[in-house]
Amino acid sequence: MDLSAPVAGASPAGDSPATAPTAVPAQPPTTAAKVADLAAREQNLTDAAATAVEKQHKRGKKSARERIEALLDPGSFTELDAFATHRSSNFGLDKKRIPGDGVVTGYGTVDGRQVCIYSQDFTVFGGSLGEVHGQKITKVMDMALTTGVPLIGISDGGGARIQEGVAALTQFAEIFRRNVAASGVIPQISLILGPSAGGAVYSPALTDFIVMAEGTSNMFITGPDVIKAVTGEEVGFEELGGAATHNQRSGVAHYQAADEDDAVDYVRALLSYLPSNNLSEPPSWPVSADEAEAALEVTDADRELDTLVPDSDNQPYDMRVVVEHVLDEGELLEVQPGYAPNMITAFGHVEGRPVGVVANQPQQMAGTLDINAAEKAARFVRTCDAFNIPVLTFVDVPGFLPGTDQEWNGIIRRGAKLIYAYAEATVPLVTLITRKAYGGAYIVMGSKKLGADVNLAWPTAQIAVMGSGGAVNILQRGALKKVAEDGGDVEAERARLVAEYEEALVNPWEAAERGFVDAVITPADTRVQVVKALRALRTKRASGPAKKHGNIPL
Ligand SMILES: CC(=O)SCCNC(=O)CCNC(=O)[C@H](O)C(C)(C)COP(=O)(O)OP(=O)(O)OC[C@H]1O[C@@H](n2cnc3c(N)ncnc32)[C@H](O)[C@@H]1OP(=O)(O)O
Repeated sequence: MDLSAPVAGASPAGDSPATAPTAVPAQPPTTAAKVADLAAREQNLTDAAATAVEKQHKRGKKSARERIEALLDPGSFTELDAFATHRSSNFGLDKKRIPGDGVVTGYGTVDGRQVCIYSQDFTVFGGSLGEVHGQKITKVMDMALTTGVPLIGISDGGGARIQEGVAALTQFAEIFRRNVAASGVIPQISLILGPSAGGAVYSPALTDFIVMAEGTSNMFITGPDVIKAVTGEEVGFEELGGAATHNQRSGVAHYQAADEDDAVDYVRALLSYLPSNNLSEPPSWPVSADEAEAALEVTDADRELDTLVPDSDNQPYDMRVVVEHVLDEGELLEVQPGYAPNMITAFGHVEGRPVGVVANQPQQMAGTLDINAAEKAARFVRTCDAFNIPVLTFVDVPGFLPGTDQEWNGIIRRGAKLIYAYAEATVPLVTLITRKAYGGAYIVMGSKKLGADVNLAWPTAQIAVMGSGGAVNILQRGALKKVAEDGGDVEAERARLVAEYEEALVNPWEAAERGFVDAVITPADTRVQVVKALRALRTKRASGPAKKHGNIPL
């Protein structure tokens, strides 16, 4: 066997092998020679092929290893299967056996916490997934699942390796099966930093979070050429499946990073809110006795909330301000900020412990609930519930968005997901109604009887079946008609009836009398009440009836 090359037929391409392999002594006869042989083989692996890395840089991308280095703590990465290579001889592949087979896999730490990771190498067969490439990924997935640590997958590849046929395709099935087994057990985060085409998109789609970088990431089932051939439609890669498309239009992705560094920062931030697995608690920082005492005092900043809600019902305000007043340091990490902005979903901390925030945003579409907002919030609530993160819900919702577009696109089926998510959640749920909470939207947004543990309302809350205008039109149609027929002042009568309805029903008091809100609080008290509620709920235990699994409307 000729050992002058690290692997028979190895190609100099790729992030793994060296452009000029270091000479390896032939047939090492002694222990010393064998150790030297190993060193030489390792040298060949780590000497990244300068031209290949340069190629990635020219595309505005980092190499597979550079990405791992950027994400993990310095020096923490341990590589697995660095010598693995494919066994195929189709279409001359036997002449190109590249150590690593186009994916770097292994484990390391992020902020000192263990994670498993894989990173596709576009410079080797376009990062395409062959049999061995897939086996490397499933091995590291198995390790993540059995050790209970987050899995981070970095995609940069052309999907199934065409030359390897069904042997490549089945590896995707192996990966998907593991994505599903790991779902709700360990956090799974996908970083798309190049193409992710065809069936390859479905592994990221099965994970908890997808992060894409502007300009270099693409996700699509069928590419522009196939679309043009089949439908005649002309569309570019970026418009079809770029970061903006999937963060603002399709809702497939959760963060649109400006570049790779921004994407990596977001993933590290996400991990800081998530536990290693479903049986452990998310990371938190200790709060001293003095800080705990101070947390119960209303501050000047808290009092700013007393004047936030405008006197006019139709005037919007920024719900983010309320959220920021409740969270530690006013800091939140938004998830899907570019999609369905009428709903805010975010992570933050209260007393050093992670919480998930779901909030209507009156500044966008008056905070109405539509299909996209409902699905965005439902997914987020389920993510929090899977990973033991309490959910804080902030409600100012005039109702579901009316219209044939919504009805025909299935708002009944898709809005039901949010009900399902809240009703099955067993983590602490705290809900605050700041203003409107009308009809079905009131019920859906973490209402008491849907399962929320603590429900608070500001005195400005309006909890009713519908707003006063609509209610008077329906209830008093006959009375108003009669006034008109009698030649009376219809508008004056309407105003009187509206005032009567508002006095009777458009307030928090009906709900408070029946215990559907636990307390009506001054806005300034909000943070203190949330702190107290979350402290009280730390020991919450809840479980539903035994079942194989539920049947969430999909
Ligand atoms: C289950 C499934 O995954 S089905 C999906 C199957 N995959 C696909 O349909 C995608 C096929 N690939 C492509 O469309 C394009 O290569 C893209 C969009 C991914 C990237 O395009 P570009 O940036 O222009 O790169 P380019 O096409 O030159 O590919 C780079 C190299 O990777 C190779 N490559 C890309 N995709 C694959 C693949 N699926 N299998 C084998 N090799 C591939 C290319 O042949 C090329 O090799 P070369 O450098 O030796 O010429």
